Amino acid sequence: MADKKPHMNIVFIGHVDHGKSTTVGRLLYEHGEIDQRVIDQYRQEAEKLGKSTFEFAFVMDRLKEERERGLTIDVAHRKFETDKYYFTIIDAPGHRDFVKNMITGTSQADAAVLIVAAPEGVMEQTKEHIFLARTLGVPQMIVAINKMDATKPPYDEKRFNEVKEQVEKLLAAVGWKDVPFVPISAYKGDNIMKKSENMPWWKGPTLLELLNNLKVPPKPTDKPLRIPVQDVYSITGIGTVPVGRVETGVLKVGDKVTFMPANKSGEVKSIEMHHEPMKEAYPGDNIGFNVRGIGKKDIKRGDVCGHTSNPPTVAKSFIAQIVVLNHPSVIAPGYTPVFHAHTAQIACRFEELIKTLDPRTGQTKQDHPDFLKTGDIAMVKIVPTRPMVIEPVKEIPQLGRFAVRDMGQTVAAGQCIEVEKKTL
Ligand SMILES: Nc1nc2c(ncn2[C@@H]2O[C@H](COP(=O)(O)OP(=O)(O)OP(=O)(O)O)[C@@H](O)[C@H]2O)c(=O)[nH]1
Repeated sequence: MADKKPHMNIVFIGHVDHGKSTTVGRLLYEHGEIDQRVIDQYRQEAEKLGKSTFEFAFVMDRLKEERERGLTIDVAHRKFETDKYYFTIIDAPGHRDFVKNMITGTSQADAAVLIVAAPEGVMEQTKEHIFLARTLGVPQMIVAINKMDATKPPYDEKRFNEVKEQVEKLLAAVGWKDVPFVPISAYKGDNIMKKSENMPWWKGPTLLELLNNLKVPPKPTDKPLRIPVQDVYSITGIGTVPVGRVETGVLKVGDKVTFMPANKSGEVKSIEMHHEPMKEAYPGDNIGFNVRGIGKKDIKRGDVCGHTSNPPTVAKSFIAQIVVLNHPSVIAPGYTPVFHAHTAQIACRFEELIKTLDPRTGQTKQDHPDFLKTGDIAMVKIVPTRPMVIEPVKEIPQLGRFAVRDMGQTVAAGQCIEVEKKTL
């Protein structure tokens, strides 16, 4: 880790079968990131089958077969490294519940790569995912128009421009600006790592160049301090040590801090990261910090630490914008699933369905609908059944997003627009 390249979390989105897995597979394969044992095994199989040349396509087909048979895939790491960044891929093949992971902070995406197949063009999930990326606060996007080898005629510039125009309209409608495009064939490897000879008309960058052009997300040091508590330890000779990741702001030794909703305050005596003491901690740092004046039993996972002068907001209720991703029936007032926000998991009641929105325009579609169903975007009033910290996404985006889980899946995702504060 001598040269510390910045880290980027990227997520691949797009309509089913438009080629997310193939694009990810191609990137990992060309960066030498598919486990050598897997490649060796496949090479042997290819030879047995009398295939003289061993190709990427063979790897992908085998991975797909394994996935369909429900086997664990040994695309060992979902990571690759360019000369500029370390990339981690969220939602690599077989990894479905990225929405929850993105929201709860285990893997907030720094950028999304939207895959749209050129022959098919924009489809239902293309629209949905563009909106979702916006709602989840993904800050940057790249659009790869895939399967260029399969347009009629192949590698057709005209078809690329048609699909690009369709996608640009959707992006503009939800407020995405300056999103770069690239025509690719994940299957054949065109414009992924090197410029395609099949598309001499394309003068723009390759997918790899676009990935390298992404901007390092600025650290939110100017926001109020917020550290969601992951765990609390009691260490002999030291005292109470909460552990968590600094989401926003700066923590310094000597600071007076308050944990909410516990409403307990103390003073920071020491901070540690990777067993090294430090004087200050910044956004992204995973730290343990000793707080004098607080016992282990006083606070727990799901509490949030902030400065006593500007403590985390505890909600009596909040107004949220949500998108219903996957609900088997309908959501009606009174529905009380579990909300996952930062490290908290709290049952919350849908108190009021204020209105549904048109995803294209953001205009009201229906006031006070009787219920919400999969695909709906809505403004709702939510009441937590226990005290819960949540912040308006405009003020502290990192603490304003949530996933709604029920029956083992993410049924909705959203962001907090406005909080009615609870007085403690
Ligand atoms: N001709 C052509 N076919 C492609 C290309 N990329 C992917 N495909 C094919 O399209 C199909 C779907 O590709 P996947 O990568 O599994 O698509 P996906 O978007 O990950 O699909 P899900 O994971 O099911 O959502 C497969 O049969 C691929 O071989 C491409 O560049 N050209």
